[in-house]
Amino acid sequence: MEPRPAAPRPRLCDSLGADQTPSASTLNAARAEARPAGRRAPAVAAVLPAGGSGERMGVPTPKQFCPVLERPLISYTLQALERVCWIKDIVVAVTGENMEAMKGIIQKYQHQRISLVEAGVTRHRSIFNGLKALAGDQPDSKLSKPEVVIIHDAVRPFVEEDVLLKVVTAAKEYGAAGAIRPLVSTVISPSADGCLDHSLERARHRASEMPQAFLFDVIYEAYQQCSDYDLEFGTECLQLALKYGHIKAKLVEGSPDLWKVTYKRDLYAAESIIKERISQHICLVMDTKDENHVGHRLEEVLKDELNHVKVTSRLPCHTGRDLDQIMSEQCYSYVCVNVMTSDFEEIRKLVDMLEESNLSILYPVVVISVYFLDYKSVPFDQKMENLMQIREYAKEVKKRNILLCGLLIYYPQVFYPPQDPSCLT
Ligand SMILES: Nc1ccn([C@@H]2O[C@H](COP(=O)(O)OP(=O)(O)OP(=O)(O)O)[C@@H](O)[C@H]2O)c(=O)n1
Ligand SMILES: O=P(O)(O)OC[C@@H](O)[C@@H](O)[C@@H](O)CO
Repeated sequence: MEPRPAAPRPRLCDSLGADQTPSASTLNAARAEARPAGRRAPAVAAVLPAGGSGERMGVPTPKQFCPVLERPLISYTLQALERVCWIKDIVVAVTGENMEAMKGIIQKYQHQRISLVEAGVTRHRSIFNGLKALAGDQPDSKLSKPEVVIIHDAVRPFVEEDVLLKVVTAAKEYGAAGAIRPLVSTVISPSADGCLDHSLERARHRASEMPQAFLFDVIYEAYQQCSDYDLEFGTECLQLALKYGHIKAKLVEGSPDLWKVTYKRDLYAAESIIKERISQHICLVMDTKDENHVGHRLEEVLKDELNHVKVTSRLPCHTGRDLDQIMSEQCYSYVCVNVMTSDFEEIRKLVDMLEESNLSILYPVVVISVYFLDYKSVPFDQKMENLMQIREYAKEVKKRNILLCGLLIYYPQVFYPPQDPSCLT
């Protein structure tokens, strides 16, 4: 099949380097350009092979279900695809024995647009089963055939909308497209006796990654023609499109984060990346509107010390609007600075609103409650008794993925209101 007549190529491919995260306006412009005037956007679906056993991970649990920050790895990949509003269906291939576990994950993390199919004994067979579900071949299937289908490994959680848009746009034009990355190690070809036969020039070769995208008919027909050998031993969908559909896939430079979780070290790396991403914003919540509140000093110190982190502050959270705004910013780290109140009613209000926002369903939310107590005006034992209650409360809210801890700063009256934020850091 000849590539379709070149539609106007969206600027996204020209204006963004592989490692840049596009602004919403860039993505919107590319979305608009990928949809030539008067033409409807292509119906796009995704197939996620998730039926492997993860032998190289070396643990009993298949790696797609291994926990990262107490949440299964596959849930992060589903979340990444769900963030893309123009992917209408996400078909996940899992083994029969993991089907119930997968349904539980979908329910617990409130994943949407997910359909499950039985995995095959190889990755290609799992993908083929996903395509069959989309083809409408199955009588009870509620899925409609898409124009373009994305294929993405369930163990590649760090996929962003820009590369998905790039491969889909390219697949519409060329019939197939796939993300690639520079090789880290040189590829060599060993001889039969285990010695070097030759090596490939690294600069002229690339690693094939995911996501990949195809005109649905191209890849579905390729799978239907596949030999058993291909289905059993093949690892490259682009090759199937070439071999059976004579389609030379467009290769799209992907970002460094497209790697596949394969070994245990990859899980540690994934956890570090996720922790780094959710700690990019700290919100200080203060218990009074006093402009001299020590929380403002702390805000200045944090902004100086953590210049890569967004630090915001909010007035007392009795105004729901304030917290609604915080929730919309997807902030997962809160420091509540209490100089007047010593019970933790304010903390309860914040925790209740965090819960209502469902923020802690996907990621752990950290709340540090800082108390300043003037030891001349308050008998230590009386106040400590109050504050010790925070321990019990912390145990209770941890079940809801909210990590609460208290920091007590016992100071003499002379500092009040404590002006020296260094006592907070
Ligand atoms: N029969 C299979 C084998 C693999 N996969 C999926 O294909 C993706 C990439 O495959 P790979 O990294 O090889 O996963 P595993 O086969 O599980 O890993 P291993 O080879 O270490 O066992 C994974 O999401 C995996 O779950 C699949 O859907 N069905
Ligand atoms: O071979 P594995 O099953 O480990 O992983 C599949 C990979 O080969 C595949 O995801 C990319 O290389 C792109 O095709």
